[in-house]
Amino acid sequence: MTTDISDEATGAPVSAPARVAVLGAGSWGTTFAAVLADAGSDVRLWGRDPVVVDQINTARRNGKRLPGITLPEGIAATTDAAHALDGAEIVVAAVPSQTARVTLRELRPHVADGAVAVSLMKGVELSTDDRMSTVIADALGLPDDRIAVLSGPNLAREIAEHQPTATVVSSTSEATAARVAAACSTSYFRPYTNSDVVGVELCGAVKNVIAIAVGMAQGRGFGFNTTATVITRGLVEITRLGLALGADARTFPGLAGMGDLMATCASPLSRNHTLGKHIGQGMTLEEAVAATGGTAEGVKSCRSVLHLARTAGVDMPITAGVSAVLNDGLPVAEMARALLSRPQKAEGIV
Ligand SMILES: NC(=O)c1ccc[n+]([C@@H]2O[C@H](COP(=O)([O-])OP(=O)(O)OC[C@H]3O[C@@H](n4cnc5c(N)ncnc54)[C@H](O)[C@@H]3O)[C@@H](O)[C@H]2O)c1
Ligand SMILES: O=P(O)(O)OC[C@H](O)CO
Repeated sequence: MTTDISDEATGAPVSAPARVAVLGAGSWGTTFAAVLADAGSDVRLWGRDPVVVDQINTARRNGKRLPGITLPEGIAATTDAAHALDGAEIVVAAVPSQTARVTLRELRPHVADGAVAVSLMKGVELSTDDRMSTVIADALGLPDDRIAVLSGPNLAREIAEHQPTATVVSSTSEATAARVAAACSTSYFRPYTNSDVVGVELCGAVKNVIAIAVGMAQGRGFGFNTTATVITRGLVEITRLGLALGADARTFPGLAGMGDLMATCASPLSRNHTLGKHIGQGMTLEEAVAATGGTAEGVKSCRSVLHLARTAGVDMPITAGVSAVLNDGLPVAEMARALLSRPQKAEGIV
């Protein structure tokens, strides 16, 4: 089955693929599989948990990650990765960032020739400081022009409920971005394309760290002024790092930048925000991780992002504060004190 959509940029027709494999049956993998199915694709969803896979196939539900949501018929879930990948023209990776390299390397022999890979993941690898598109390129042996990343204000549950939102599909190849965008375009999910892969990925990874900081502030009982301050200065940190690493300045006020930052910092559906709030209320990291459930990427990515920043000579005080609280036991009150007692400076943008 194909869907013909005219690409605005090139005028060329873009065909939604007949077959897509989604790797990872968590909140976002399952939800994005539903978006793809609603867009007309034939979707195979690979999950490790046979109970989850069986429930998706027999009851059209993923009660573990998306309770109360009915999934479309067009998703076939499987625990057999080779079956999921057989003939897939688009391979979507939706596993936790820190596990992506090992998982994808194992699956590489099953990826079809000519397939395009899409990252839904919002993290930076700890051991290498690599962004997920680099991890995919290494693990699957794909050239950059066959890799796309998708990122934006995309809280899975809202999308699973068909609440309208938009996103960015970014690739160095305009054709690849357009192809992926066509495959996931629905009446409630609107993809835009761009070519700033570095900027889009950094925005997605760092906003999780900033959302933890906002959660910490709210957990301490602070209100909207503090929230707005952390979001705004957080965007400055993201911009500073991105520009130092070659990103396009236009990405930061866009959907993958400010858009996602606002959604993640504002919503109790965000695992990063929720985890930060638990920490601000006095839980240990272990307790907060257990109480949050699901993957809060910022917990690990705060360290790799900070390492990237230090290597590039970029100042990221909020990220450093989050890392010090989570990894070095700095009390949240001390983090706030340290941020507020930094030397005075002109605002500027970076
Ligand atoms: N949930 C959202 O709203 C959302 C939105 C946008 C982006 N993301 C990003 O998508 C990625 C996945 O997040 P999620 O929300 O689906 O997480 P999740 O915690 O809900 O699910 C993760 C899935 O990965 C599987 N998994 C865990 N370890 C694995 C391993 N070693 N090998 C293979 N599979 C493994 C788990 O079984 C689970 O099915 C993250 O990078 C996240 O930042 C999430
Ligand atoms: O639940 P979080 O904190 O991983 O955030 C989900 C998405 O990234 C929001 O766009």
